[in-house]
Amino acid sequence: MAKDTQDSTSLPLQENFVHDNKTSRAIELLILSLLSSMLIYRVVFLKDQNHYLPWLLAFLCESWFTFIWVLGMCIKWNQCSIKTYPDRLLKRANEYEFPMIDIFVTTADPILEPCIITMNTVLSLLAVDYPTDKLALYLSDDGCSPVTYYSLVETAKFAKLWIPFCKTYNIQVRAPFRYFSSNSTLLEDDSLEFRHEWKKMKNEYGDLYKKIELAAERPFTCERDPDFAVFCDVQRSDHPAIIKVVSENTNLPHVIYISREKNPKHHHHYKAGAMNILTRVSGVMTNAPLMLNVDCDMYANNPQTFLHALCMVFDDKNDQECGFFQFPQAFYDGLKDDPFGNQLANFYYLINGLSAIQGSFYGGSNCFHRRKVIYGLSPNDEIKTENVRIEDLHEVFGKSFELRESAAHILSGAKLENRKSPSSLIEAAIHVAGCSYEYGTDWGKKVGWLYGSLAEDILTGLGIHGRGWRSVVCLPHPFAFLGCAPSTFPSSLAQQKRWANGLLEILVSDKNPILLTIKGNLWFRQALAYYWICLWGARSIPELCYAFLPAYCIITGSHFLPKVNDGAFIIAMGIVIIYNVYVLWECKRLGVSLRMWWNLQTMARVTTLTAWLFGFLSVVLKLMGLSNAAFEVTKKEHKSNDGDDKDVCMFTYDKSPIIMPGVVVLLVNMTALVNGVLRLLKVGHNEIWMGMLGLGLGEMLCSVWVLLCFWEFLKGLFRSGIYGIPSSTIWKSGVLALLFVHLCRRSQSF
Ligand SMILES: O=c1ccn([C@@H]2O[C@H](COP(=O)(O)OP(=O)(O)O[C@H]3O[C@H](CO)[C@@H](O)[C@H](O)[C@H]3O)[C@@H](O)[C@H]2O)c(=O)[nH]1
Ligand SMILES: [Mn+2]
Repeated sequence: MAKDTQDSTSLPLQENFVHDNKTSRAIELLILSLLSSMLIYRVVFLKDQNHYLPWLLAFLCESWFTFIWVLGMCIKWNQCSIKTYPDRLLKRANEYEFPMIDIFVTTADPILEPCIITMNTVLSLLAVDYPTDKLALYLSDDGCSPVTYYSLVETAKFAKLWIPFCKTYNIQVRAPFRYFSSNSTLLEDDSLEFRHEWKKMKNEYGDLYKKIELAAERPFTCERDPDFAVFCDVQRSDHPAIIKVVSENTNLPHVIYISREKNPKHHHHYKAGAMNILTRVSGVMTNAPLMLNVDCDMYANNPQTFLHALCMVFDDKNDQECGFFQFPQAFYDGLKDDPFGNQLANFYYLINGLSAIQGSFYGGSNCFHRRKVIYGLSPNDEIKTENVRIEDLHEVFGKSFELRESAAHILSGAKLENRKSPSSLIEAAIHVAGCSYEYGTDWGKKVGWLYGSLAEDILTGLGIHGRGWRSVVCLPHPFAFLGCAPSTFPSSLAQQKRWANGLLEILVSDKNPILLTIKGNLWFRQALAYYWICLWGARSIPELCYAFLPAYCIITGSHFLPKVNDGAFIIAMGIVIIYNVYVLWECKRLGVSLRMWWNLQTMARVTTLTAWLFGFLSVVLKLMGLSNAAFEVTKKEHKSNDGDDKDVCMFTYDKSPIIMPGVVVLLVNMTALVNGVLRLLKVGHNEIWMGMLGLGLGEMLCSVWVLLCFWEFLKGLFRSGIYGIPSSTIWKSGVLALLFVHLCRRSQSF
């Protein structure tokens, strides 16, 4: 009742909800105490062991697992989330008070990232519920492709029909390929007028689709149109900057195409480089105080997303503003039960945990940044207009006068005056899009997206948290953005490898979380959270070791686990059982199926021993100065959703060595199990139980567990074609496995 009488303008735009987390904490503490008991037990009984090696290795690995467990507990200890109220915002604020927002979309390759996907993302963003004259959309094309530019021009034409259609009929999904997908049809009670418009729109979109597909199919002839002449004879890695204003001053947001200058002599820093060009070009052209960045495959799924973001921007819950506002990733057309374990379903608890510390990580996409934060300001910096001297900004922002002038406005928080139209600023924009512009400036070091890691997102977010900013994450219903998860096993591995590599690079950079806590303003618990994620690649080493241990013990007749008749066996079993039931319970609460839980569990092991291990190794190679990994763009697939296709969920393999460690682990454990079973057969019937005890039931069970985790690989050994592991990989892995078994036998004699 009280609420109704309350003045609607005084209601908060966002509310924070603290979730009860007592049960989880109790279980996590229980697991921690079991892990600690195990470690103590190992220390106490070390002297009783015949074989020190496995015992010691197990102790080291388990210490590591305990450490990671503690980090995870620290993140998840407090749980909270926020809810935003766009309707209250609309009552409270007038549209003309809304800030301008610059939208950045990045694409890098028209083949791996089909234009039609990118253009749907663009359309969904152009059509959001927000005043169109307050928006500018910048598309960065690292592929320097005339097809992408052509598609954008055609898309802007279609947008002039699409935006009014969406807004008039309040369409919910504003990416046409989803809206017109097979399961959306007209309803009985739709008005005649709507039916007519719907059909018209569907046809128009069909035409756009055909145009884009046709343009992508054959070689593009740039000569016939002067507008495309700049694309003649350009190479994607060596060309001048191309900036084109596709649309301005119409009832459409500004639409601008950018292909930054590239030259093989200059490092382009992949996505981080592209983001910095976008920041500078938009700084010169529109200079909005808020910037949203979206990967080319992440379409806006909720038209109110920008209003949700404004709720967070206008009504920061703390006495201090937030640096960035993240919407979590979700995926469309995700494969059933997540066979490759890459849909991040179980990240929910981590996100809510981070919300109770300094705020969620920056995930690289679907995130609103304050421009002043990207420009390097700290929360308490107060800069007066009269104190900012444009000349002094030279070393930070570079030579361009237009950029420095606009940056001065942002830094001092001055109101924006009437600006020139984007097309009159193309020359200035081309200047800041040059590949040598950044030399001798702070771009990539203190300002903009930071260089030095393939996970530029986490690194940039860490830099922002390190200056003391908080961040927030918002989970509206329906999901704000939906994107593509890698849809094949090899592409999923490539992505995981890049992440593991990039994350570990952060720890060896000067942005080490613990240093930022000591010297900067990163919260201690947030630093622990950053360690948890940045150590992904490093986890592969103890896990690899632990996957070999049971096999080693069976082959050599030694032990790394307590024997069945030993009381401590209960501890080991307790850890395994309680942990798995706990994760299952966590998944169940999120509505995740049993099958998906199993896939997540086993794929976590597979990914760690393959992709993360390679990510780890490539950081080692980089440290030794031997090689530097490149950003491999993930392939985006535009699937037609005609029923569930069983084949797409099947594992496919290529010749890449990345799966080899997994195959070796599998072969070694298979050998050990055969070995163990043969030995059991030799002992008499009445001694079988004694035999089991002698062999070590724990070790046998562990080996079976490894086998179950690598079950898909086991099937791959016997399949042919793309569904089978290539025979060359099997042979090489077989040799390595034999070598391992041989070494085990040798070490037995010590
Ligand atoms: O040289 C490059 C390479 C990539 N991209 C763009 O970067 C985005 C992300 O690339 P993608 O291959 O889709 O990588 P994902 O693994 O799916 O991306 C996740 O991980 C990246 C860091 O590894 C983050 O940058 C992303 O935002 C995050 O979604 C795409 O829009 C690309 O077009 C560029 O613009 N230039
Ligand atoms: Mn992606």
